[in-house]
Amino acid sequence: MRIERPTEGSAAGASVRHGTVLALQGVSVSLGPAAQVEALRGITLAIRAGERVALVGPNGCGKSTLLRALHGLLPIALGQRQVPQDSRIAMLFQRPHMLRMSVRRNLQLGLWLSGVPWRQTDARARQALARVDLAHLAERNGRALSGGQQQRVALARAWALRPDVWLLDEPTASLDPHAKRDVEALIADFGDELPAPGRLPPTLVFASHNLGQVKRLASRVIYLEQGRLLADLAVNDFFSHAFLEAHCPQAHLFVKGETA
Ligand SMILES: Nc1ncnc2c1ncn2[C@@H]1O[C@H](COP(=O)(O)OP(=O)(O)OP(=O)(O)O)[C@@H](O)[C@H]1O
Repeated sequence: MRIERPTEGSAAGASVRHGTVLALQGVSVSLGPAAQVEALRGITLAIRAGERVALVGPNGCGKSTLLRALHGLLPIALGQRQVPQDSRIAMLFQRPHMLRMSVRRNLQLGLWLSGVPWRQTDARARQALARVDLAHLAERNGRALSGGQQQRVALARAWALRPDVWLLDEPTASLDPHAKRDVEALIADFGDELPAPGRLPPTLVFASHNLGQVKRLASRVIYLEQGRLLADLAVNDFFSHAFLEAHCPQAHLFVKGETA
């Protein structure tokens, strides 16, 4: 395992449990020009290969920040992030960014920037577009696609690199119900893919405000409030009123409010 930012007093070089694809230990992150917003406070969690983890909680609780910290996109003020040396991590956002060029070129560029030789990018881009049923739009300008189509292209762009871990920040939040269903089905499908020889099963970590989607996609739910991890439960326990009320009254109130 590669251990990033070993902190004083921690066991630098310590290995995390076998099968763990991402781990945070006591991670705090502060944001803003003067680092005045404590967006994450003392987060400790380990995500194992093949898990489907939903991040839920009220607006501003830290879901996006946690995804970015898991990806390694944020400086961690305190604590450690641990990730296997050869791990391939993809991140998707609510609104994908398409360059003003053909869909195929958008994918080719993504592959090339990730180190794939240019001569291989065309075939791989076409294969990825076929995987998301968008082969017929390969020559269309990426910016001219609908939101749902753009999100499928973004999924194809990530899939083309065969990530081990998918980090998805409200991937269906800005889509209409039809596109939402398509994109959600694709995400579930990617989570079910058989790993290539020598790789671990794919892992999904996604932020969502849609508790129906959490029920459909997740095996485990992490509940955050004001940057703190208050509950980390199997999905059935999270949606059992009695269990949740006993283990995390704050999360129970949140679920009741969202489903009222
Ligand atoms: N660049 C920034 N500068 C200062 N504060 C920030 C910045 N980005 C986020 N924050 C603050 O950090 C906290 C966590 O934000 P974050 O976007 O992670 O929450 P979230 O749970 O994803 O919210 P939402 O559900 O609304 O998408 C919030 O208080 C937010 O206002």
